Amino acid sequence: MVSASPLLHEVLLAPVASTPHRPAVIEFLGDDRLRTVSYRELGALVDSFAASLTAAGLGVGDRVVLESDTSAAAIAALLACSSLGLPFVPVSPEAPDERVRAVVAATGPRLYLRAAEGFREGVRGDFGIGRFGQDGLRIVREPAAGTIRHRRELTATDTAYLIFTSGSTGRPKGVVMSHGAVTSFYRGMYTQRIVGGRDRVATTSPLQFDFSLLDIGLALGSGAAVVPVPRPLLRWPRRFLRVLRDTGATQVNGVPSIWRQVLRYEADRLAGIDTIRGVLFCGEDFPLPELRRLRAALPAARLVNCYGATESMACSFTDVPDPLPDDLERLSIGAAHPGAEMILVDAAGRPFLRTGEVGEIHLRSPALFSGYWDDPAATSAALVPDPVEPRSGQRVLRTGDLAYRGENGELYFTGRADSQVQFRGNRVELGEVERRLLECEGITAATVLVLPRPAGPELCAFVVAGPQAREGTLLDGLSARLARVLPSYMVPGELRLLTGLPTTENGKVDRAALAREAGPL
Ligand SMILES: Nc1ncnc2c1ncn2[C@@H]1O[C@H](COS(=O)(=O)NC(=O)C[C@H](N)c2cccc(Br)c2)[C@@H](O)[C@H]1O
Repeated sequence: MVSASPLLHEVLLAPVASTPHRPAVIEFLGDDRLRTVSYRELGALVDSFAASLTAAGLGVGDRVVLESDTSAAAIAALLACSSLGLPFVPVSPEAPDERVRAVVAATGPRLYLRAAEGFREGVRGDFGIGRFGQDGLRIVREPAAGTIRHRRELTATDTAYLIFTSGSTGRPKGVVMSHGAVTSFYRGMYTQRIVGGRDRVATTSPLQFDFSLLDIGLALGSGAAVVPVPRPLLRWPRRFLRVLRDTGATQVNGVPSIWRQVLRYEADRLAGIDTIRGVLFCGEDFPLPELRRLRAALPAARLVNCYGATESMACSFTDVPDPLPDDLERLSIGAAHPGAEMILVDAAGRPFLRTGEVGEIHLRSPALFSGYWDDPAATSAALVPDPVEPRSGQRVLRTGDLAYRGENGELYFTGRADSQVQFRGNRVELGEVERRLLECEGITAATVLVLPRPAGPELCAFVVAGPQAREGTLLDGLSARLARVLPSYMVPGELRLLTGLPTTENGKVDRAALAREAGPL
């Protein structure tokens, strides 16, 4: 059933021909109201939007900024762009003006498409402005005259989208993904048989995060339905679960943090939603105490740990062991999906390390990004010569992630190379300190930072307690317990108990916000 085409819209719209009546998108409108858009209706919306974009004079390669959350209309808009060879650049309605200004300045879009009324006052440019919704796409400000592009048809190497990653350091980088890269990732993902035509895939990531594009591709390429979870409801466990129940979601995808408050306050209500048969998570480690609670609430569900970087969408899908062994130290990230390969390379650049030896993950894959938009230096730092055969001209992605190989070849992620810090003359893997904190009774989430203090840098731990923990005494003795399993220089000098961890727009733990909150004592 999966289309062999290298073009994004042809893969995702294949069910229009084969199962036109099946639901493609099921929108939660609140108060028990749902809106279902069939594949036939989605296809018609794509054609209507594409006609408006063509009439506006846009040509292959013209960028289109797409400001919207995930919805049937937003999916139609990105597929319409895809069908015309217009690279779409998704940004969140939640994104601050200065971030949108940076994206617009970097990409020089011909058109700025919004789902919502009004416009961002702080974002100027000669781009056209369009508004789209269920009833069509309207150009409200004509785009400036564009350069003539003598292009006729699309190829696999044409750009499908640009995703700007906040990047752990420095200015946002535009990850350029071609049609061929995205569809070869999708084909690797479809081999995992995560969903079928009768599934309903709840998506919780913002459209600017490529995890949402995984969800949309997973659903539409499988003939299943996309269920966008309204982002404001994610903060209210009962409302989030209400959406899952009312829409009949069978698959729930999202970063680990979407489960934090649900598991803390509404684990029983989650357990009552028996339509959920799969959960896929990615982006960062899922704290094991919380994962155990998720498994307890959904014992029959298939839990998949998806590892990867935006520069290749993702690269591995690994089933969480069932049962989760009591002494499990960390989840495996398995092996790359068929068609890709993760290679470990040591500090000297030598590949294929011995079992247990930590190296940096290098990814060989047809799903690699084309490069960072307008940033050849950053591109050549990420797409490096193949460590196995440097003379071949072949490039692989240097991920910046550290891992070791287990007994039967599966990989274990141990942290980012840049989260290894030199602390009081010693190399400290912050993830290791976090992992030890999670082994302490009552702690369900932990983040450790090195923060400046008058007496010098200090290891600061921010922990979240489980619902049953006696918060008053939780921190007592915690340092003593850590001192039994960690060298003294790795025992945090500061411990703070929080009711939750701040997250970035993409849902990951927001370390910068913690550092600001912790501020100088
Ligand atoms: N499963 C894990 N366990 C632990 N650490 C993870 C996992 N997945 C990532 N990471 C970390 O996140 C980094 C990358 O960050 S990113 O570029 O913002 N992209 C992401 O997070 C999301 C990533 N594109 C992705 C993942 C799955 C599906 C899709 Br579609 C997209 C990786 O280099 C890792 O350091």
